[in-house]
Amino acid sequence: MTDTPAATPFHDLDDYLALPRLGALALSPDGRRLVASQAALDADRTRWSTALWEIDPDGEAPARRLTRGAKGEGGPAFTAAGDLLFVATRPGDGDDAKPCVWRLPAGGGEAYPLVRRPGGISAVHPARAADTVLVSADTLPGATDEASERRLRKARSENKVAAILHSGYPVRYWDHDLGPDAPRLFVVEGAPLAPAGDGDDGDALAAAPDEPGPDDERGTRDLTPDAGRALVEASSAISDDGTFAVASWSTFAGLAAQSHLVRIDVATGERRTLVRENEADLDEPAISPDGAWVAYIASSITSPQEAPRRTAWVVPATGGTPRRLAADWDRWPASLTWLPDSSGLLVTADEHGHSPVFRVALDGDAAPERLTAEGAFGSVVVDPAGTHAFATRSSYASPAEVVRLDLAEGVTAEDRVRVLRAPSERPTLPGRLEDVATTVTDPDGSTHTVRSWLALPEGASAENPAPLLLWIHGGPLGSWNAWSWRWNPWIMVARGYAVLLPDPALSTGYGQEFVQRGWGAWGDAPYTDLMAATDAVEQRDDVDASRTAAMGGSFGGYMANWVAGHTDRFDAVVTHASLWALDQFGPTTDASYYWQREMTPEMAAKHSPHAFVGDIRTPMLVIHGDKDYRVPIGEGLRLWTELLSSSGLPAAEDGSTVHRFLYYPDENHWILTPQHAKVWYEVVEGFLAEHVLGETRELPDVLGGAASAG
Ligand SMILES: CSCC[C@H](NC(C)=O)C(=O)N[C@@H](C)C(=O)N[C@@H](CO)C(=O)O
Repeated sequence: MTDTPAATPFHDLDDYLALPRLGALALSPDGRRLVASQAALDADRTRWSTALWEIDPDGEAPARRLTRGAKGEGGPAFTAAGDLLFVATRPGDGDDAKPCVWRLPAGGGEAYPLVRRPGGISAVHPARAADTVLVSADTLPGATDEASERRLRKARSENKVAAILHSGYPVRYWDHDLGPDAPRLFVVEGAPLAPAGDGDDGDALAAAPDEPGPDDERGTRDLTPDAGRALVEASSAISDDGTFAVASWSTFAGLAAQSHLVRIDVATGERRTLVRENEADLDEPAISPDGAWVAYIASSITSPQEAPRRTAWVVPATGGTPRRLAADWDRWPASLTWLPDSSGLLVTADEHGHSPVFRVALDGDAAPERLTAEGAFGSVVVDPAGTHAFATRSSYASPAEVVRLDLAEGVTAEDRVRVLRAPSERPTLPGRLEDVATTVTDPDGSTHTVRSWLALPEGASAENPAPLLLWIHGGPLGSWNAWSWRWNPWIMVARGYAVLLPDPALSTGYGQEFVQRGWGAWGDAPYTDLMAATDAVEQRDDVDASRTAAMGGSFGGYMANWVAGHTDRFDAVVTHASLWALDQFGPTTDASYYWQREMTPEMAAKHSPHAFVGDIRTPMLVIHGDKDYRVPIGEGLRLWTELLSSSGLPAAEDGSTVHRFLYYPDENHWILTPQHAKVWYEVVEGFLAEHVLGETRELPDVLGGAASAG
C-alpha cells in the first residue's frame, strides 16, 4: 500500500488542458433531441474549438458528435421543424471570415450555410412553434442594405483603416472595440424551410459542414435599422408563434447607460417600449409559451450608499403594470425559463455556495421551491410536457455535465437529478472538498457567517499538514459555486496545497444584507471576512499555518493587492488582472458607468490598494494582459512600477527584485490560449514553490530561458 494519490489530469497541465469543456444546451421543440456544445483542444494544442454533440435525453445512448468543422460551431438552437441551427464560419473563407448561421436538417443530410451578413452573425433565435428566425448581426451605422454594408466594409479593409469616431460611451467591451458597427436584429426572409427529409434515423447528421448543401441561402430584413448602440450587450427573445420579439434596449446619456425592454413586431418592425424603470436596468426577457407574459430581471441602479438588487418580474406581453415575482425572496435571480404551460418559471439563483434551480409560480405568493441540492445549474430548458428539464450542472467537485431534472411534485432534491451520458467523463479529483464556515462580528455588533469551500489534497493530515492557498473570487458580486477552468484549485491541490475559496461580504447567495456590508467599503468587511475565514482553517491540524499564500484575479486581484498592503501574514501574493489604483481605474475601465455609480472620490482614496504600497512586505507575482479592457493594463503597469520603486520590498540597486511580472502582450482579461494558460499555472506554481515551500522550479523554455519564477 502507498499513500501516494493516483495521478489525475490535475497533476499534469497538458492533461488538464486537454479535458473537454461543456457549453450551452439546446432542446428540440418536441423534446426528443438534446444538443450540447463542447470545446476540445485542437491537435496543435494552441486553441480550443467547439463542436456540437447529441445527448440522449433518456440517458441511455452514448453522446454522438454532430459537427466537425475546422473552425468550430456554437450557439445551437432548434427550429420549430426540428432543424438544428448553429453559428460557424465557412471553411476556407480565410482569417477574416465572419460567422454565419448553418442549418443541419432534421431529416438528415449535410449542414449548409443558411444566412450570412457582411459583418457576421453573433446569435440565432428561432421561434419554437413557427417558421420565423431572428438573428443578431453587427452592422455599420451608414449601412442601409447589404450592398451598402459591403461597400463600407470594403472601404475600411482595403484602405486598412481601423479608426473609430465616437460621440459617446462606451467605446470598448472586455477585449474588443465597440464600433463603428453595432448589433441589429434581423428576421430571416424566404419561404418556409424545406420540410424534414425522409425519416432517415439521423446518421447523416454526422456529416461535416464542409461544403454548402442545398441552394437555400436566405436574405434578412432589418427590424432595428435605427438601433445605433442600443443593442450592444442586449438580451432578446422571440415569441413561440414568431410574431414578436422582446429585447433589452439601452439608452445613453453621457457616461450613463440604462436598459429597458422593447417589443418589436416581426411583420412590420414596429417597436414600442414594453416596460421602463427609472431606477433599474431591465434585461434577460423571457416570453411565456402562451405569448401572454414577458418575464425579466431588474437590476437596480446603484449609488455610493446602496448595493444593487436583482429581482424577477413579469409584465403582460401587450404592456401593462409589471408585477414582482416571489416578492419576499432574498435571492438574486440569474436565469429565467418558462414552464411550457406558462404557469411559472424555473429560476436559477446563487444560494450558500450553490446555484440551484427554483420553481417560481406565476400567480400567488408562494415562496420559490428549491428543486436541487448540490451544484450550479445553467442553460436550463424544459421539455414540452413539462415533466422534465435539462440543464448543465457544475460545482467545485465537477466540471459542467448534462443533467435531467424530474419536475414531478414531491421528489427529493437528490432523486430529482439524473446525470446523462455526456461526451466526456467526470475527471478524477486529486483531493476532497469540504464546506466550511466561520462566524464574524462587524464593528456594529452584527454577526455573520462566512462560508467557504476548502479543497484538500488527499494526503493532508495532522502528520502531513498542507500549505494553504487563499484564493479570492472576483466580481465582486459572485460566489465560488461553479467550476472554473480559469481559476482551478485542483491544479494547486495536486501540488499539495489546501485551497480555501471563501465567499466574503459582497458575495451572492447569502442575502441582500451580506452584499450591502461590503458596498463602497471594499477594504473593510470583505477583507476582514477573508482573514477570518483564513484564521479558521489555519486552526485545523491538516493545514500548515506556517506556509501560506493569497491570490486572486480581477476584483479578487484587487483584494490580493489589499491583502498585500495590510498584512504580512502570507509568504507570497499572486495578483492577476487586478485593480490597483482606484483613482484611475474608474474612468479607464470599459464599464466606467458601472463602477462610478459606486465609487466616490473618498471611497477611491480610502480603499485604493496603491495608497498602501509602502506597507507591502510580501513578494508579489503580478500578471496582466495588454488587451484587458475591463481592468486596463495601466493598473498592472502602475502596480509593477510602484512595487519596484516604493514597496517595502523595492528592487535593489542592481535591479534584482523578489517580485515578478508575468505580462501577456496579446491576452486580455482572460488567458484564452492553452499555451498561455499553461505558462500561467507554471509561473504561479513556481512562484509559490519558491516563497511558500522554499523549493525551486525550472521555468519552461517558452519563457525564453528566464530566471527562476521566484
Ligand atoms: C456582477 S459583479 C460585476 C462584474 C463586473 N462588471 C463590470 C461591469 O465591471 C466585473 O467585470 N468585474 C471584474 C473586475 C471582475 O472581477 N471579474 C471577475 C468575475 O467576473 C473575473 O473573474 O473576471
